[in-house]
Amino acid sequence: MITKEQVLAALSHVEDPDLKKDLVTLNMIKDVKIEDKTIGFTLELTTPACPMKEMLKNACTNAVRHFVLADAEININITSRVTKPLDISQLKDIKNIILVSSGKGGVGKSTVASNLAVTLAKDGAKVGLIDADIYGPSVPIMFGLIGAKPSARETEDGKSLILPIEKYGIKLLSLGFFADPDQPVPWRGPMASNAIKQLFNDADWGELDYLIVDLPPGTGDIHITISQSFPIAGAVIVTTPQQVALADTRKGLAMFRMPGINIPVLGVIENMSYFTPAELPENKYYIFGKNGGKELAEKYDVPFLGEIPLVQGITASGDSGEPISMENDSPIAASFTEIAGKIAQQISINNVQTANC
Ligand SMILES: Nc1ncnc2c1ncn2[C@@H]1O[C@H](COP(=O)(O)OP(=O)(O)OP(=O)(O)O)[C@@H](O)[C@H]1O
Repeated sequence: MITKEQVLAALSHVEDPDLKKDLVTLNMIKDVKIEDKTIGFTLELTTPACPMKEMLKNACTNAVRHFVLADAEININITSRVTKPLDISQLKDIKNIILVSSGKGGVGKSTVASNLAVTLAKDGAKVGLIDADIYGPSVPIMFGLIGAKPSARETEDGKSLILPIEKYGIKLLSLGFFADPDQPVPWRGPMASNAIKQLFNDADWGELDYLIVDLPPGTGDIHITISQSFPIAGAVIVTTPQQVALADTRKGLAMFRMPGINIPVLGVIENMSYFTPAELPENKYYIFGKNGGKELAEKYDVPFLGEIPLVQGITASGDSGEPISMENDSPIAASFTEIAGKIAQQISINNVQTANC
């Protein structure tokens, strides 16, 4: 008769290539059940966006067939429990805060932040999105929520909590929900910093695996406030291939590495990398130059997370209140799936490394 110990021993030969330990030591194998030749168990990943899901599943199947029974029937149930960094202070139900930044305005930072949120939520993660762009909050437009006003609820101890607005399974708060759309520069200095802090501290976020923050472009007070007030899992930097954008991006990268800020840079995303006409889907035209983002990532020794093509549909879908990655079969959704997977993977690696320190 096959025993649970035999199955676990077999699975202890399977190593998670990112976390560099075997699945049993990592406590990722649960609920082993054996009935004759049928072996079932749960594989608990560190993120539902794990790009190595299929690879790990195949490795588990091979290990059990090799070490236990060659003709075993194997049923693997894949779940996930997102890990978090050790220091989570007051925001104890929010596991990982991800900053989306850019050195320059208009490079597609809000488009990337919104589509990453949609992609992670589609994978099954609990996701929140804060639009902290004091200059031009775009989440209300991108999610079809212009004019929306979040309501509030009282806690038992009399505190008032803002209720994020939920759309496409994502909990959203934007500075734009609290400002008059015709007011030219609504948020300045300390008022902006306080408003941002409230979006984190005084909102009823519930449990979140990932809270994505769409930062204002450049480097400024808001970046410092957020970086110093909350535990940040990491920052991603969005750039276009042009040199000007790249020069500003370098400043952004350097800021996250300053002492006193010191936030892990999860990587660089290159947006508007190339244009592919719908009628010639195999052709890629690198209008703004090629490989700029990749070279920048190499130079600063941070991961390159991927390229997003220039596509006509993005602006239309952004304006119509439905981020483009809601369309499952679009090539751009595939770019976002790959990038979101790499970000979630990078965070899991960092979290396991800090837990081991
Ligand atoms: N890959 C893309 N293909 C085509 N259009 C894009 C792409 N990415 C973004 N855009 C468009 O470029 C414009 C700027 O994008 P977005 O608002 O996301 O940039 P941003 O960096 O957040 O700007 P801001 O300076 O306002 O913070 C929008 O109209 C958006 O729809």
